[in-house]
Amino acid sequence: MTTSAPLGPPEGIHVPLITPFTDDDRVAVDALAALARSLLDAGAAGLVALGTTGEPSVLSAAERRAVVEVCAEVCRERGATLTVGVGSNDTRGTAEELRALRESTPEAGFALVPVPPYTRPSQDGVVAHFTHLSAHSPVPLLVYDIPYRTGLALAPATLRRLAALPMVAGTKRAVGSLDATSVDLLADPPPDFTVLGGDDLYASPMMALGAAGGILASAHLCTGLWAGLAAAWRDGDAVRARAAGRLLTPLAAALFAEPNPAVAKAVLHARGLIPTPAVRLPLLPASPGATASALERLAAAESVHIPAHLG
Ligand SMILES: O=C(O)C1=N[C@H](C(=O)O)C[C@H](O)C1
Repeated sequence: MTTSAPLGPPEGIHVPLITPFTDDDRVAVDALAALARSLLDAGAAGLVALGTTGEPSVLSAAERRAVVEVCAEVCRERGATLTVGVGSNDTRGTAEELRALRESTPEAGFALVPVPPYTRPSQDGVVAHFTHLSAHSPVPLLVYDIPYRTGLALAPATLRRLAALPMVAGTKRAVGSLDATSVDLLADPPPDFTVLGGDDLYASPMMALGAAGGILASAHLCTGLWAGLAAAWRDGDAVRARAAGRLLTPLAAALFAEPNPAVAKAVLHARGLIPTPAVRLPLLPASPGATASALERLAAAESVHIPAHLG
């Protein structure tokens, strides 16, 4: 079995890329590549291809391959971490996808694998799912814990059992709050297990508690400030981190006022960074009001300079 090149744990800000579309509803590959380069140049530590934000469920297999190829090429060029969203509620099928990912994309440092959605297995079933994947995956895994999409919340003890699996490198925590499980996990983090914030609204408090960074759709905008936020919490510079968090949290709220990634795409389009604001059904385009509010929040965040001496 081929394994990936050894990589440090993921930390800092990783951007789950939107998938831009052309006027005639094709994937805008050149715009995706330019956006990916600009995000890494602005300070993102890595890219996530085919995260929720990339609308993978409405892309064809060929389109998904094209997106991963673009992201892999840009990460290779820039020496950045590539994470790829993989997986479903079919355990064996997910293991096959992970093997295929290693063959097709040697650049993939991590696979972002959701808790099996829809089926609602028991906690033991979730552990059995990831035990099988850990035994068969050549790519290190990040457990994508997102109960409001999967329909299943993980107990703290389950997360700790997952953390002990050899190929499980960490988790992206997107539980819709700063909850007791996050507090438990970050108060006594399992060894060699990275916790990343996955809910934009709670990213700053998660990092304050010790999360190593985040996978955040909002970081398509103000990427440098998001990277600065993660660095400030990492360095224990709470004054600077809070100053950045006060600007970024309202921006994140505005970007998530309607189902992600509609508002982010509308804002990127308004800024001339992607050719259309289009999302594919069943998502609907962002409303003019939500777009205007997010653009206002963005302008406000961009207008503030946080002096380097703060903190
Ligand atoms: O694409 C992702 O991965 C993300 N998903 C969350 C979601 O499901 O909405 C949000 C996060 O910003 C990134």
